[in-house]
Formats: sequence, C-alpha cells, structure tokens
Amino acid sequence: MAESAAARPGAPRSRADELKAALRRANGQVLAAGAFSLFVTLLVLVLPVFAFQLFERVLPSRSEQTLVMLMILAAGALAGMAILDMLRRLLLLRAGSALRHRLTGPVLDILVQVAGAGPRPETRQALGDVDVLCRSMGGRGQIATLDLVWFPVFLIALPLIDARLLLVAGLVSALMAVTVLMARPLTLRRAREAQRRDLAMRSQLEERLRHAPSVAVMGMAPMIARRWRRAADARQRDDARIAVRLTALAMGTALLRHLGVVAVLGAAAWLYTLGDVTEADVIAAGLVADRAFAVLEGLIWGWGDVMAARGARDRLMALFEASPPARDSMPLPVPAGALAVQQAVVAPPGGRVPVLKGLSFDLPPGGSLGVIGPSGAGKSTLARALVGLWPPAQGKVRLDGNDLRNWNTDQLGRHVGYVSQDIDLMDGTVAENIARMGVVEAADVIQAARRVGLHETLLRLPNGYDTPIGENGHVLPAGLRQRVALARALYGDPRLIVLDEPNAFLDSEGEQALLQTLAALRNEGRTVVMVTQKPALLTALETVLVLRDGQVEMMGPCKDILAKFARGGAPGAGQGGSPKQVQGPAPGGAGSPKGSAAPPPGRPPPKAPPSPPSSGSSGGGSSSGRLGRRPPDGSGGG
Ligand SMILES: Nc1ncnc2c1ncn2[C@@H]1O[C@H](COP(=O)(O)OP(=O)(O)OP(=O)(O)O)[C@@H](O)[C@H]1O
Repeated sequence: MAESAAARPGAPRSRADELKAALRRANGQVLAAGAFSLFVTLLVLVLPVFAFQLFERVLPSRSEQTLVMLMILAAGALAGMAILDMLRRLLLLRAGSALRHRLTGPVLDILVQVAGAGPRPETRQALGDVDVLCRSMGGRGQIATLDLVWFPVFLIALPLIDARLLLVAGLVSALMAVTVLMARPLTLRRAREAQRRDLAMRSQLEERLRHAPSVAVMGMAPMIARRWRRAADARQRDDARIAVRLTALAMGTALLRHLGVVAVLGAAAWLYTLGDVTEADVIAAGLVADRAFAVLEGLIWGWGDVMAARGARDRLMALFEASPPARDSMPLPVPAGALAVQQAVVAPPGGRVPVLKGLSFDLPPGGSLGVIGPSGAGKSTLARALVGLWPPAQGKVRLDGNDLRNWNTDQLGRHVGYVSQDIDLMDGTVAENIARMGVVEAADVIQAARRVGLHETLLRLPNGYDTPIGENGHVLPAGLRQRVALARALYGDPRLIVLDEPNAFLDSEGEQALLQTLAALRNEGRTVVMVTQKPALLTALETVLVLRDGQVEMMGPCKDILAKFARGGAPGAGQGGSPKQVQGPAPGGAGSPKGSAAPPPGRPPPKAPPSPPSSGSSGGGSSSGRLGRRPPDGSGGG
C-alpha cells in the first residue's frame, strides 16, 4: 500500500491533524474510563436493590441474619463503587495530563511561529485553553457525560418493576433533556462572546501597561482606567446574565428531578393500589428514578465545564488550522550561506495584500548585502522572509538551495542570526539572552560579545554577564540592548546573519563596533544581509539592494549605488521618482539580481529629475546620512 504523504519524512504535517490525533488518543482513554462508568452505574442500583430486598425478605421474615448479610453485601458493593469511581477519575486525570503533555509542545511551537505576526489575543489564550481542555477531562462535565452514556441502564431497570413506570420516567427524562438542550444555545454563544471580549480586554490592558511611562507622564492613566472599567462592567453584566441563566436552569432541573421522583413514586403507588406491584417495588422504583434523574441533573451542573472545554477546543483547533504545516525534515549539513530569493511574494501573516511582489536576487556564500529603500518599501518584510519568519505565499527563499520551509526549524535557527527592528530581548540575564535562552556556554557567550565589541562594556555592568535585564531588556539603555541583540545573533557562529536596522539606537562608538563586526563577518565568509539607511554602514557591505514598493529598484556593487546617490539619483526621490537602471551583478558574483531586478524593456524614463541626496549620503558619507527615505515633505532626498 502506498505510504501516505503525511507519513513520509519531510512531508508537510497538518497542524490540525496533530491536534486531532492528540484528542483522539485522549478520547481513547476517556472510553476506557467509560467502561468503569458502566460498573459504577450498575453499582448505583445497589440502593434500590437493597431497599427492595429489605421489603421483600427482611421485613416479612424479621430475619436479623438476612438483614446483616444484605447490609454486608450492600456495603461491599458501595465500597466497590467508590473504588471504581475513584479509578475512573484517576484515569481521566491521567488522560488530561497526557493530553497536556502532548499539546504543550506543539502549541508553544505555533505560538513562537505566529509571534512574528505581532501580538494576537487568541494566541495569548492558547496555553490557557490547553489547561482548560485538560482539566475538563477529569471534571464534573466529563463525569456527567460518561454517566449519561449508561443512563439507559436505569430505564431498563424500571420495566423490571412495571413497564408503565418507564413511561412516566421517560416523560420526565425527556423534559429534563429538553432543558439541557435549551441550555446549550442559551449559554454557549454568550459564554463565547464574553470570553472573546475578556481576551481582547486583557490584551488591550497589557499593551497599554507596556507603555506605562507615556501613560503616566502624559496623564493618560485616568482615561485608560475609565475605558477598562467600562469594559469590565460590560463583562460583569455578561457574567451575571450567564450565571442567572445557568442558575435558573439548574434550579429548574432540580425541581424537575424532585417532581419526577414524586411522579414515579405516585405512579408506583397507584399501581400498588391496583395490586400490580408490591410495596418493595414502590420503594425501589422511587430510588431508581431518583438515581436516573440525578444523572441528568449532574449534566446541567457540569454544563459550564463542558462549554468551557468545547470553547477551548474550538479555539485551539482554529489556531492549529491556521498554522503552517510542520515538517520532520532530515538534518542537513551546516549551510555555506548561499541565499536565493526566487519570485518571492510575501504578505504579513493573515494579510492578503503582498508587501514583496515577486522579488528575486541571489547572494553567494559570504556575500554581504545592504537593503535600503523608502519607509514601507518592504525592507523589514524582506528580512523576516529571509529568516523564515514570514514564508512567501508564492516563490521561494532558499538557503544553500533548500527551501527555507524544508529546513528543520530548530536546525535552521542554529545557522541563522537575526536582529529584528524591535529589539526583542527577554527577561533573564545578559548571558542567558546572548545564549538564546539556552544553556549558557560561557566561552561561546564571551566570544559572541567580543565579536560585537561588547565584552568590556558588559563586564562593567553591576553583575557583569549575570546582570538581569528585565522584561524586554528594559534595564539596559537602548543602544546596549541593540548590541546585546547583535551578540545573540552571532552566538553559535551562524552562517546567515540578517540585521534589520541594527544601528537604530547606536551611538558613534556602537556604530564603529558594528562596522568592525561587519568587516570581521565578511572576512570569515558569513553571509550578511543588513537593512540600514546609513551610507557609512553600507560601505562595509559588498552589494546594495534598493527596494521600492516591494520590488528591486536597483541592485549592484555598493560603491556604484552610493555613487548614484552622490550624483543625485537617490531612489525614492520625490513622489514621482521612477525606477532607476538596475546595476549588473557585483564583481566576483557578490550578488546577482534577476527577475524583478532587471527593468522591463520599454520602461518609461524618469519623469521627474531626481532630487539631490540628503546630506551625508554621498558615497561613504557621514554616518548620520540616511538613504532611501523621503523627508516629511516628500520632496525627495532619499
Ligand atoms: N505585522 C504586520 N501586519 C500587517 N502589515 C504589516 C506588518 N508589518 C508590516 N506591515 C506592512 O507592510 C508594509 C511594509 O512594511 P515594512 O516594515 O516591511 O517596511 P519597511 O521598508 O521596513 O519600512 P520602515 O523602513 O519604515 O521600517 C507596510 O505597509 C506595513 O504597514
């Protein structure tokens, strides 16, 4: 039989299938617990049977011996029931923790994967949802559901006394079932809506608290508190409405249960007056009915848990379904660092409008590329695509000929260094951050710090490398944060290094250190791609790519591009700035533009004369010069 695609190593594995498989395994364990439930249900019938025997055997005969024997038997059966009940609960709890074990890894994987798209409320909830789902396995709702499966056992017991009693009990059960079914639409939608609002509210508050300094300084706190209170009041009203409905349902069901027992007892007593049943039958019928209706009532009380578990499962399923498939790729050798971007169309996650529109270029191993262009041209998007964060919707990004998608994510991570535009350090020590939050290999950490000229600076911190830097590294000044992020990018000697404006917060000393790092990386043959607007930094790179509107406007040797800028041909100059001639590949194959890199034949000549470059943009100009961005008036300058 042909092997299924999902089973082939390296073939994409649907994330939703992972979740479904984990749920199926958990359901298997629940089924086993369900078998225990049958015995528990049968043993619940001990009470009616005991009462029946009392009336049938002990009372007429006044036999103490029979009474003692019956009591011992009943006690044994009830103890057995308690043990079986405990066993099934333990089984369910184990199923819950096994499910948690199976889901936590994939959920964390997905969360890390989607983190590139920025904070999303539903991802914040994901681990909480795993918790809710797993706890619900051993919860009231699950037990009630299992008991419900064996509910017919009670209905079979009643006709053993008299078939007409089944009619009465059936009617009461139907009424209670309708109540349960009514509870579903009445509460489920509202509960989901309330949860969604709660999530949005929390993530909004978290986001605002992150900007606490601005909030405090500009007197925004009362406004934020007012908004929070308004949202919290709405949430409370929702909660109250749901609670009232659930309580009304629970009370209604409890009333129905008692009325049901009264109805069955009344019917049995009436049958007694007709001489169709005995006194023992009347008592037994009442007890059987009471136990049967208790199962239905339990379902109402456990309904909240069932709803919460269902909501958590649906949200997790949506998250897994929206996640790109996972692959168990075969480990590959350490890449040399050849980068190939082929007709890449890239949109932000969840977005439909592409930012990169069929971008193509090559960078050989050890090549170094500067990416410039106006704001919004897609430079950061390109950086994210190059490290596999935002995979292309069409086209490919290849490292050493292998599509980034096919790389094992963990393995690829070891070969890639990335500094994002937002410096994303984590709560931990400097050393832990440089070591990518893994095991701190002191020698490697120090080597990475030395490579970015940071070793001495770090030694001067209060606890040196062991200084805790707080959430997002807020304890450190921005420039130092950026350099620690750079050291982290170089930790483990990766072959491909992608830096998105790594100089944004650097002072002149930091920039000098960065220049030296870039020169060293070039000498070591590491492939470097750097988004920057500073000509001084561009001179440390072989090739420059000018990006505009998601396409290659120019690409060529750095000195040629800078010379063009110096002559006033700044890309992106003025609103009507037309694309410029594309340069040939860099000497020595440092970079070869192709596809969109070449201007289509018959492209119109520039309509507007290019504006002069901004100060300092001439060739190796001053480090404060910026390329490729328009001044606020849009008049050009680049
Ligand atoms: N996470 C995101 N979700 C949705 N759209 C995004 C996201 N990130 C960027 N974009 C959009 O993609 C486009 C390109 O953004 P990108 O950050 O790549 O440009 P850029 O050239 O790096 O700009 P800048 O120099 O200002 O950083 C912009 O229109 C931006 O609004």
